[in-house]
Amino acid sequence: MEIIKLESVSVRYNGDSVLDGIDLAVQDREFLSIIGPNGGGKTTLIKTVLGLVKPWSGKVTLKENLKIGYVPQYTKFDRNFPISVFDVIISGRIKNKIICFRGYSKEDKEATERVVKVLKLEHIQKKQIGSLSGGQLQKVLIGRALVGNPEVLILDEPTANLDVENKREIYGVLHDFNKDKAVVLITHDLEYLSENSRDVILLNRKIIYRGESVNRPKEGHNH
Ligand SMILES: Nc1ncnc2c1ncn2[C@@H]1O[C@H](COP(=O)(O)OP(=O)(O)OP(=O)(O)O)[C@@H](O)[C@H]1O
Repeated sequence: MEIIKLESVSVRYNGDSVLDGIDLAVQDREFLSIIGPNGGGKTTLIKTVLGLVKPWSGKVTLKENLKIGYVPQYTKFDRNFPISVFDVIISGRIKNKIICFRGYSKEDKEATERVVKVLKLEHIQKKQIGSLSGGQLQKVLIGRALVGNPEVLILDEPTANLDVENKREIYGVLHDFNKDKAVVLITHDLEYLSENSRDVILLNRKIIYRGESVNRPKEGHNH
């Protein structure tokens, strides 16, 4: 089933064309990677899907009530804010709610504890985010996206500047999530793509190339 669909989507910033005539569909359980040069519009494309950027023309359609987990570029995340790992992750469940002085609900706490366990963050859950390594912070941001139980995870360069061990761990988490849900990943890890023969688009203002994996889930095929 199609969960995200872009039809002839064009985006301009101050009159400059950043995306031009993008046609793209993402299926449930797909693992779509987006590669391309810096400034080619990758982040703009996902921001358009998220509704953070308005297309100049064209149409974005999402499956009704689609729950998206968004993981922004962690390298741009402000670590100076004094907040603990547990609080960052739980914040993925309590958007738009006032939590001051009330404490967290039992459900929110339990969901957060589950994610902390899955991502093996127990030993750092009380730490302030300012003291984390890049790999740890990245996992925390993935946790924040996962805790709302999304149907698709959209990640913007989650492995940038990480060492091989951390990269492997993060790809492991994405693989597990992808067993029954979709992943859209902006990446520069070409070696990972070649090892895994994923669906991939090469984006430079337009979709220059689209390659499809042999493992691509078929429409209407349920597990
Ligand atoms: N809010 C904005 N206002 C004006 N121009 C912008 C804005 N955001 C991005 N741009 C410009 O749009 C172009 C595409 O940027 P975008 O961040 O989408 O590319 P990208 O492919 O994600 O690049 P990178 O790999 O460097 O993250 C760039 O030239 C960028 O400078």
